[in-house]
Amino acid sequence: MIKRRVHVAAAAVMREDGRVLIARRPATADQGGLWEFPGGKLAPYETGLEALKRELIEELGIQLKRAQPLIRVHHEYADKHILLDVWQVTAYEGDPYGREGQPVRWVEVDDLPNYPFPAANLPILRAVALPQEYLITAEEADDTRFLQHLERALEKDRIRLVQLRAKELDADAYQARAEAALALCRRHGAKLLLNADPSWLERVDADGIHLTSARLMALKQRPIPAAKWLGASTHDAAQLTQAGDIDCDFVTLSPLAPTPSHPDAVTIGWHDFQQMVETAAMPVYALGGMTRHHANQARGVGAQGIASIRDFWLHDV
Ligand SMILES: Nc1nc2c([nH]c(=O)n2[C@@H]2O[C@H](COP(=O)(O)OP(=O)(O)OP(=O)(O)O)[C@@H](O)[C@H]2O)c(=O)[nH]1
Ligand SMILES: [Mg+2]
Repeated sequence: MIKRRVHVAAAAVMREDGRVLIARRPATADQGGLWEFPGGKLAPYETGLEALKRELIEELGIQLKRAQPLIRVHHEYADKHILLDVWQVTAYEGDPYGREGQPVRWVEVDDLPNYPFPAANLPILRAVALPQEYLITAEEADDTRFLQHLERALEKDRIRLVQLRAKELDADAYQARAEAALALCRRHGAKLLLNADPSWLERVDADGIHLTSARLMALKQRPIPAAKWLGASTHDAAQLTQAGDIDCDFVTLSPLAPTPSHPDAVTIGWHDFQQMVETAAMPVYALGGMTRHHANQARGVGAQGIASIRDFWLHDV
């Protein structure tokens, strides 16, 4: 049987308080009774954005004013291959309501896992809950200076996702730093992931683990519960596939571009990066030579956003 290919545009409509709008599919529809992001199939000759505009009028009675690509998800259902082309909608006119009689609800992004969605939606739920910027901490021997840098990034840059990478510290020093960093992140509503063996979550109750590519490749299954975040560093297609197989929530893919620290490294480049992201089963942060100025370009090629040490860390504090 040749499967139908279905291209769908869908919207994560975001409110200023950070809540996202979801709708329930009619009981009689395909995937009836499940929650979804409003949207629908592209009509012939429509672009994704044109379809999105039309569907938001038809289904919610709102006029789209600003949207950014969020994630593209390919999923094989038994009867069809579906491409969900998901946009983050941050400005619109009108007051959304279920124009086709469907229930709609504004929910906290961290509450999304409590709603039943179609199987294809898992990467979307992750993308909606993750920020556009991912800070990786730099090496820093001095704890006070470390915390000053982190606090600056949380306050001034409004960073909400942090990876504690401190390969220079021994276990006791790492634990002390992780506890201090966690307290600071909690005060700012940011999540802290430990770049460490997954068993570290038993010592420090951080928000999750970031796997090195070596740890990633050595695993047979997801090492931590679904309630914790699992990120991984990837550099090629095999590692991206493995990250999908062990159910990582997101990955970094690097090096995209040259960095001052590795000027001669072989880089992936934007073209190949886009191709690799298209096949990924989870949100992908662009890493390597990235600054906030690249965030829109990264979104444009399918990335969740950018990850960086340099851009968020190397300031005078
Ligand atoms: N809109 C939307 N569709 C989704 C999501 N997840 C998901 O698997 N789908 C699937 O994508 C397809 C979208 O079709 P749809 O029923 O919204 O299409 P439509 O608005 O054009 O409706 P119509 O064909 O009934 O007029 C369905 O097969 C649906 O199950 C989602 O989050 N939002
Ligand atoms: Mg629809």
